[in-house]
Amino acid sequence: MVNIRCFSTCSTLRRDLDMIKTIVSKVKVEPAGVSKPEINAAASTRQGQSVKHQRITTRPAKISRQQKPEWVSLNTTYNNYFKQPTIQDVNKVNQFFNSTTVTYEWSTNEFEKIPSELARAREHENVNGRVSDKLYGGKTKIPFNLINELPEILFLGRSNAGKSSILNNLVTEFGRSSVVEAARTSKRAGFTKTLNCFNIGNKFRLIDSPGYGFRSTSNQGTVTMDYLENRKELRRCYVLVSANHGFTKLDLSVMEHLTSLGRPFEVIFTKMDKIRDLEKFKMMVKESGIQDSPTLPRLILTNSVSSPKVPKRYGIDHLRYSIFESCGLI
Ligand SMILES: Nc1nc2c(ncn2[C@@H]2O[C@H](COP(=O)(O)OP(=O)(O)OP(=O)(O)O)[C@@H](O)[C@H]2O)c(=O)[nH]1
Ligand SMILES: [Mg+2]
Repeated sequence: MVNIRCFSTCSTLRRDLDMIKTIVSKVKVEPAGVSKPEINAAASTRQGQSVKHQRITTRPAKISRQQKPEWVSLNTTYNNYFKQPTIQDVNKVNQFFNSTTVTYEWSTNEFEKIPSELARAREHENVNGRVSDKLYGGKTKIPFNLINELPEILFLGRSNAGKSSILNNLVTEFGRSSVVEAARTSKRAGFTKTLNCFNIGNKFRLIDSPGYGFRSTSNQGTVTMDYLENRKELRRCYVLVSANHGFTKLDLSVMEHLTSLGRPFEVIFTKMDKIRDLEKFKMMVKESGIQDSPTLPRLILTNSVSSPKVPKRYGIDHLRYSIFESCGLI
């Protein structure tokens, strides 16, 4: 019985196997679970992806958001004579700038009209027994918040060097793709025509100045020079130089003048995102002799504008720290 049953089972099995073979030979083998149209759809998606991919790879290489441009490390290399900020310092400074209030206070093309200079002149008149009714602008008293003494930082530089942009960049949170428009900027050189003052969180003031050189006027030069020579609140000047142009004769004579006035200054290279040949840039810095200058300014490299090529703004934390240090806030 056992044998018969076994035979019968074996013959059934063989028959079944033969049947399966016949079926399989007639049916085209397709991947399990994928019907034809889906395969086509998937193939066309893959095709689309590869076209897209090809298109990306043929564009100029972009720097990913994580990958820093090579020049960023020069901010450390060029300034290793100075005390490097600790992580806590950097965090403290960034926290302040990212959340601070920026208040536009005044603009002037005459040094004597700066509110606190007006107040000083009035005080002087009072001391000398002359009548003063403490008027400001002919009508009101000078508001205290415009004359309280706060340290001041001045941005100097050629027209179009990026002075107004760096001020905006400073008070813009890192993550933001567009900068805060505290100071107005323009592609047109000679845009800022007066000294403009911004109160930063009631800790210090940033002063934007009209550019020297192209499209500047002698009146604009006079107000800046008067400010440099007489302003007692001025703590530090930053001379902005477009990295792609390098130092001009005017930049060099401004720095000489600052040295002769005993005004401490640092140099900011702006528009680093425009540098194609970093070795050429380094050569320009070396040949300028700035690193051998007796005043030994810091060299801060920045880009205030982000682009697909340089998707982040760099160098600004170095500038923020330097400002805090010069105002005695750290
Ligand atoms: N690519 C690039 N462009 C920048 C950078 N900084 C400023 N710019 C551009 O340069 C132009 C001039 O910038 P401003 O900040 O107005 O320059 P400024 O020194 O204040 O110029 P004036 O007020 O005319 O003296 C604007 O079009 C800015 O967008 C930068 O780091 N990279
Ligand atoms: Mg400007």
